[in-house]
Amino acid sequence: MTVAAKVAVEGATFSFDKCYDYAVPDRLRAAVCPGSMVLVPFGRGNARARMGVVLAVVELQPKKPLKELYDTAPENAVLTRELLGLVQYLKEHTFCTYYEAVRAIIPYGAQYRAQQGPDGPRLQKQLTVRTVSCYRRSGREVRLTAKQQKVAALLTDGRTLSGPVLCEGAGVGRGVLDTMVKNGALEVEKREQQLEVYQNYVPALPEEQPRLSPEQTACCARLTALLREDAPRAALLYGVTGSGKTLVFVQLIREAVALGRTCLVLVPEIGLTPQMIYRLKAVFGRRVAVQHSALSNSERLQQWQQIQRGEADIVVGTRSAVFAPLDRLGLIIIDEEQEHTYVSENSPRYSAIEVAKQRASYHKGLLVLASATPAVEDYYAAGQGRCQLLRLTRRYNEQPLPAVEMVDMRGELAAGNTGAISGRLAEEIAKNLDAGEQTILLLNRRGYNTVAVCRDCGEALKCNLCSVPMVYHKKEDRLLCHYCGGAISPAPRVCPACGGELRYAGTGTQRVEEELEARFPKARVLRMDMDTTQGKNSHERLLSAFAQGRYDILIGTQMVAKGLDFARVSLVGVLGIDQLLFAQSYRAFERVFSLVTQVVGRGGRGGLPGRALIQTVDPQNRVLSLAAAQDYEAFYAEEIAFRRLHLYPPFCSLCMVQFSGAQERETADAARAFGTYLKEGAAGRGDLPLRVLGPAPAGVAMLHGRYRYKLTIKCRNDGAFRELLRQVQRRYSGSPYVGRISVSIDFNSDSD
Ligand SMILES: Nc1ncnc2c1ncn2[C@@H]1O[C@H](COP(=O)(O)OP(=O)(O)OP(=O)(O)O)[C@@H](O)[C@H]1O
Ligand SMILES: [Zn+2]
Repeated sequence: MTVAAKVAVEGATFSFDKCYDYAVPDRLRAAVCPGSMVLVPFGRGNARARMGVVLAVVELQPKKPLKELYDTAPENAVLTRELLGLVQYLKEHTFCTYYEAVRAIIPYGAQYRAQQGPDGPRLQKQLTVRTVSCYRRSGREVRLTAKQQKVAALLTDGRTLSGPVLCEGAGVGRGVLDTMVKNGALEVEKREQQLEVYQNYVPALPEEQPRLSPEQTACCARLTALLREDAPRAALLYGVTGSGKTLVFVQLIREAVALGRTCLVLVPEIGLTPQMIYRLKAVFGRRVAVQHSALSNSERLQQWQQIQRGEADIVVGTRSAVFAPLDRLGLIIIDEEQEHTYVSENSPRYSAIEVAKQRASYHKGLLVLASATPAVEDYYAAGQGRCQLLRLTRRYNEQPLPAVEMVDMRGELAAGNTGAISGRLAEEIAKNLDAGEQTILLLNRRGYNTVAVCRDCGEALKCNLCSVPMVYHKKEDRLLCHYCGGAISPAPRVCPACGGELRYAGTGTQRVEEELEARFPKARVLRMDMDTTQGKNSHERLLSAFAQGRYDILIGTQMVAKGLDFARVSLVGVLGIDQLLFAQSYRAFERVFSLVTQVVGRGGRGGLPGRALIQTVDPQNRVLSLAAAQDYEAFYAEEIAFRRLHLYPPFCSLCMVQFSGAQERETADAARAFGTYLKEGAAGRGDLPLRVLGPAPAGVAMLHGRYRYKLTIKCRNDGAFRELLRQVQRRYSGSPYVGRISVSIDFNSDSD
């Protein structure tokens, strides 16, 4: 008998993604277990060493001798049984390869790569935690020079500081420290560099515990009861904007921690992490760790290891944090649960909410979804009794929700206003400036002009790799493709197709910023969009500057619309919302409703009453009117009726199969063939109800120079359907299209 490891190897394609057997050599016997990261010989003549993950260790009688594992990573890179289970889950539900799943679960920094050692290929850590020299006074009396005295002055009260901090603080070079170590004035030791993230925080809440409102108290009591049940539980916390959901979270986390359980809190985007971290750190201090993609690799690794070692029992982060290696996970909170950012757009195309459900069920924990505008599917599930529904119907201080007014933009042009800001909105902004109150403006389009159209041929200038109009960015004087990043600089004056004159039109955030500065020269305007938040910690910097009152007006894209809590914002303006109503998605209305309700809810959260203006050319529009009334229940009732009638989730699952290739004809043919395989596979099977729509060109018909087609399948996403899909994929991999037309499967896509 041979001890063998069943290994899923990196770089496999979906159809060849299976387990390979390897013999475990004696020297690795003790270290290799299910979940181990290993290095294996792969391919003919073992041409390359590849990474893999051990799915099982077995004893078997091989027909021919097995290849041997080269190496295994140390224990702290082993996937726990639970996380290994998630690898299987992701493979089964999102149609990724094993290794893609592994990569999603273990952050880059914790992974290993192959390196040639003296006895063959070995595993090498990709990133090591850096150490840094730290100094403190020795207590010995030594005569010090003037420079040395400056150093010593920084190290009073037994303090220890790192070399770089000391040198900068005292204005001296490294040599001074070295001399002081030699002459015995200082002691030095190597320490793991503490990458303290979010250390410069100011407690946002008063020290004493806030008194919860009766509604909040009732909510906490019910959730705490669920938490204590020691069984998988799910709840939907539907609380109007500014109702104090965060305070309920804090209380619930206290309870969970007291029960010896760990907690995970997810927010939908990086911009919302600082606020959540500060609020939680104010209460729980260093027990809070962070996981999101804006951390550097070493920061991310360090935080990850802290969680793994059990030094942090509360984790805050964005989507990928759902895989944080927490043990005894008792509580998972997903804030703004309606946001589509919880769905990954690359393989594995998972939904963090679905993964959270798996984890809650594994750990017998409580999953809390929270929002002022819950996803229609989740509100429906609550109505069906599949999760508990809790409500916060009022703001905690009985402050009313903001008063909303529609501004009819059809009149503006006639009145001679060609700008993006209506006369009414300008009036209110002026009032706010006089009163020293703050304003938030939402426009969900970055750039200056959003299109360049030829006056002669009428064509909009498009990216030559993607079928989307290019956006004018004024500061750099260039046209930019927001899909592939391609640029034309300087921005052309004439149409590349016919030589006609180009007219730049459409309004993005940069243009509104300029308009505000021209109209209100004294106002301090802050713009927040993807272009101003590229730098490290930029969200945090800009938001805290706004919170401290260093700006009067915040203009931004959807990133300013939700979750933020500023006491001095009393006016909200919504610009350019009409276009979003026509987006190609069955969720378009839901999106607009949520976006508008959320941004309106940023106003009037402190003591000041809030008001909001929505600019539209269609003031009677149903969705906008309901959003203006902030009437979620009414919106939900209409939306769920629509979904039922036209068969959309939650009444079916939508599976989108995307095809992309260099030739348009061939791409469409591949999609058609796939559709045929599907229909043939399902024919005559009552257990496989499905409707195949398409093939049709994708919403963005060309991306990065590749044509895109899609099949939309209305189905029941169960084991039988997924098995059918796998069969179809196997059949496809024997077709002439394989390798030329790539296929991806997405159960969370929201276009149709
Ligand atoms: N019981 C309370 N005592 C004191 N302040 C409270 C209380 N409840 C809520 N607040 C304050 O009200 C504001 C809004 O609370 P919070 O940010 O938690 O709302 P939310 O429900 O998350 O809203 P949104 O969904 O709009 O983000 C915060 O500044 C919070 O500190
Ligand atoms: Zn492009």
